[in-house]
Amino acid sequence: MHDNAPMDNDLYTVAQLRAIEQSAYAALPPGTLMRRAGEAAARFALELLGGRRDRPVLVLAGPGNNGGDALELASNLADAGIDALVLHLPGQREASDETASAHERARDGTVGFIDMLPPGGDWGLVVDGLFGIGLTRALDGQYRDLVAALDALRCPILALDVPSGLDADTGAVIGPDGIAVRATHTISFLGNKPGLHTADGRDHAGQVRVDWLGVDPAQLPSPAARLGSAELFAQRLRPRRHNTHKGIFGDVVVIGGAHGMAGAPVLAARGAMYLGAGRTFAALLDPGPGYDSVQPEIMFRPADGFEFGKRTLVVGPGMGGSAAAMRLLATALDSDSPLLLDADAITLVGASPDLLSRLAQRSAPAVLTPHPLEGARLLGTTAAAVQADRLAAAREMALRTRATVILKGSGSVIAHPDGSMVINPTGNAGLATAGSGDVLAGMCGALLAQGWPAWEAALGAAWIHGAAADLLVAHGIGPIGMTAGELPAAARAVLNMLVNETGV
Ligand SMILES: NC(=O)C1=CN([C@@H]2O[C@H](COP(=O)(O)OP(=O)(O)OC[C@H]3O[C@@H](n4cnc5c(N)ncnc54)[C@H](OP(=O)(O)O)[C@@H]3O)[C@@H](O)[C@H]2O)[C@@H](O)CC1
Ligand SMILES: [K+]
Repeated sequence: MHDNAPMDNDLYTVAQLRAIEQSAYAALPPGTLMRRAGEAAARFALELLGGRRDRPVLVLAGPGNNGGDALELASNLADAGIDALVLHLPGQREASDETASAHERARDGTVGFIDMLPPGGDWGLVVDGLFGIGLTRALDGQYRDLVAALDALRCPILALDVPSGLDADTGAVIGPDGIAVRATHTISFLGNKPGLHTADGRDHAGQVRVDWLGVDPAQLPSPAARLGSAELFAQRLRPRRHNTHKGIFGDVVVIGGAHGMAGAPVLAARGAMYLGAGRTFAALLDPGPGYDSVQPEIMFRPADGFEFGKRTLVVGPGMGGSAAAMRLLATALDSDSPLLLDADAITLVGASPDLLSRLAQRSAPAVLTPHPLEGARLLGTTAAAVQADRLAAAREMALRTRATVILKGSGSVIAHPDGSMVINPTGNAGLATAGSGDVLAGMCGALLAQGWPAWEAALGAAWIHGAAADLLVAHGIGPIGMTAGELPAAARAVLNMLVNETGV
């Protein structure tokens, strides 16, 4: 069993990793880091092989030092009695000294070398050592063909450092029309990387293990971002006292529900209620349902003329872009209430410099929960540009709005106006369903209403929302066919579990 160390959650950019690599490299005898990388990768490979040690292992080795790591690993596997076959694709440039000696060691040992991928090979494991953090452009030619051929294989694939073809900083497959290895496992050297956990990263990296290759933790720079965990909001997880009443846990008012869109605020209100808001209101723009027959505890009111007071406001679900919607949003922005903006409210802020400046000038807590297209509207760009660098986009949104931002999508990025960033590690494809964002908005509103600061409310809501989806999948409910309406009760179970485990 491999337990993650706390520093494994620290995420470093390629520029930072190069600096870590250089200072470690200078302090050690030549070839030490690559040897350590080859040993750590071989240990992981043997674990993954388990009882299938009689099967051959295919090792793909590219032109750079990532290929050197792969050659070291192949020699180590061969020394352990494994049938290790290397497909080596050197480039035009001369290999580094370490890679050249790794090549020599493999040649001198019992590693087998092959020239092409044999059809239908029955591999115990495939190791991807084509490219690491030195990848500079999209894979083409023989590299592309090889990576495409891996998709037909049905065995574990271990990527060394980064799945080849993936940008380690952003998690985008390097394109245009790019291709990247779809690994089941990745061993990340000298620190963890943001690109393994967001955008295409989760689909391509699989399970990530970090190996520090023996570097001194005291020498590490402060990370560019962190991977989320329940520890980041554990301080807020308090068991409820017996002698309490609903007035203590705050009111959430969901403002939205234009004509024909009442479902969105209802889902948000359920999310708020199940995460413990004292009272939950649905303030609808247009005449809609008088009550929720599934959850009659939610109080329905017309938004027009409703006294928001200091209640926590969740603005945007199904709100539309009418003049009335804009007026309500302006009132909400000018209030002292904790505020969550979702969906149409974000689009409206993106279209109005006046609303944006009201948002940026607020002193009460504010959280925004854009999906990539809403984020693009806020930044005046395209969803593709947001997805090409989700961390940069989320940070820019937080800076411009002076609010905490949850940029939704695989590996949601949570950005603080001070530049701090966290990538949420929980959740699954079941969340890509209508209404799941509405539930998240309501959940975050409930945490704000209970006095959580914006940053911890955002971290907590994103983590619990994803963990709720993971819990449903563990019970066979999804990812295919998971519905947003199933999330609130699962989220409640997750929150209570966390409080029981960690609450003080
Ligand atoms: N140094 C150390 O001590 C340690 C290093 N470590 C390991 O080294 C890895 C980084 O090594 P690296 O810098 O050699 O980069 P890597 O990713 O192997 O590839 C670069 C080569 O690929 C080429 N190339 C790029 N893109 C291409 C494309 N699309 N298609 C074709 N070619 C392309 C590029 O050539 P060029 O761009 O100049 O044409 C260059 O030749 C790191 O991820 C980790 O695994 C660890 O063991 C720790 C110790
Ligand atoms: K790789």
